[in-house]
Amino acid sequence: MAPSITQSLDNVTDFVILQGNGVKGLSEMGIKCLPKQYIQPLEERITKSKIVSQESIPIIDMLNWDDPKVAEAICDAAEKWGFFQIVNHGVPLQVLENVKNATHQFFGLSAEEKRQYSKENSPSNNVRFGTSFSPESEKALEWKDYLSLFYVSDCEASALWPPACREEVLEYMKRSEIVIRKLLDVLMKRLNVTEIDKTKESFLMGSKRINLNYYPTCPNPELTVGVGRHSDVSTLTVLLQDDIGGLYVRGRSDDDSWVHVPPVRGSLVINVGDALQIMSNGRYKSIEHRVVANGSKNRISVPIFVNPRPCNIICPLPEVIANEEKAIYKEVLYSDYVKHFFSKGHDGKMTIEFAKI
Ligand SMILES: COc1cc(/C=C/C(=O)SCCNC(=O)CCNC(=O)[C@H](O)C(C)(C)COP(=O)(O)OP(=O)(O)OC[C@H]2O[C@@H](n3cnc4c(N)ncnc43)[C@H](O)[C@@H]2OP(=O)(O)O)ccc1O
Ligand SMILES: O=C(O)CCC(=O)C(=O)O
Ligand SMILES: [Fe+2]
Repeated sequence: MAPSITQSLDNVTDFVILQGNGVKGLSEMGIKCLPKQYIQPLEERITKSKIVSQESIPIIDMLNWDDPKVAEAICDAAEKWGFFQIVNHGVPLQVLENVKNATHQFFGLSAEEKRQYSKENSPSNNVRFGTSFSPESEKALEWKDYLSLFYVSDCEASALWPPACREEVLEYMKRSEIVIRKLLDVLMKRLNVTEIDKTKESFLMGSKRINLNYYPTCPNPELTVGVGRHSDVSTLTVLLQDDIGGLYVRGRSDDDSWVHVPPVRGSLVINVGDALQIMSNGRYKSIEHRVVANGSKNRISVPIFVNPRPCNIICPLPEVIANEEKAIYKEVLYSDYVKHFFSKGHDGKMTIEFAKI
């Protein structure tokens, strides 16, 4: 059966997407050869020579989060790296374990059960099971399945989110709220925003999307990617990863270098997204990152994307451009920005060009 499935894009799309098998289904068939649709151009593959092991993103202990040194470390990391890990952040380890187990539980469902949540069958646009990133517009597919949940209310989540994971996901979202607010408070202070009022709250954290990502074992991991080079379109992303590893962040030198984000038990990876880069007029950086495919292990990750509301018009904050600083980004409707992101394949830092003056 394998050769006929992997011969044409239509067949792969049918098996992977429409039938709900995902790349997990391909992986579990035991295929020995990567289907051609997943072969990435050479320049999009990560090779050992591009990986720098001398550098690493900061790990910040948030136990004494009101200590000015912690605030300084967070703002410095957001300016220099756009990426850091936090430990002692207050989200209980058990909540993190539960959401990882729930992710395995969801992807362990039968294809028939999962396809109820595909774009074609889902009862809502806010719940979507899919594969790759944007299969209709990508030149090569990515070796990843996902469940994407846009949070509207507990009531909607209870009615529409998959029972296999909804309680654990909701609990994780609730328990991470305090640390998200602390991070935004600290980051805003350096921008001379002393108070996050209701308007600012909407711009910074007015909507949330959580994705459950599943990267199954891949027959030829060196030929493809788990996720291609991209920056997130969020304000901040809070990412939980398991202990497999494979996330890389663009290095700080000008060449094509990449730095691994090693799994640290109990930690959360924080990264700045495009919306915060725009609102801070480029002071905080949304940095490109990518995920490799793995030849022997299944990997999961769970990002919470903290975003403006879709109806917000985002632009550099008045406090940032108060002192004659020139705005480098124009006003954009956030939902237009996100639609633009989803309308193309991953292309590194190109999305933000949409908002440049
Ligand atoms: C999937 O792999 C990924 C994902 C990411 C994500 C990184 C982020 O930073 S996500 C945070 C994005 N921000 C928000 O979701 C908040 C604002 N949301 C919105 O403005 C809207 O919900 C919307 C996303 C614009 C959708 O609005 P709606 O009016 O419902 O429009 P649609 O017609 O449903 O969608 C338009 C178009 O977008 C694509 N799409 C929608 N939702 C998703 C999704 N969850 N995942 C992937 N793609 C999605 C879809 O192609 C739609 O086009 P159609 O052809 O289906 O009509 C980072 C890295 C990854 O690998
Ligand atoms: O899986 C990961 O470690 C990162 C995934 C990611 O970058 C994303 O979903 O936006
Ligand atoms: Fe990302």
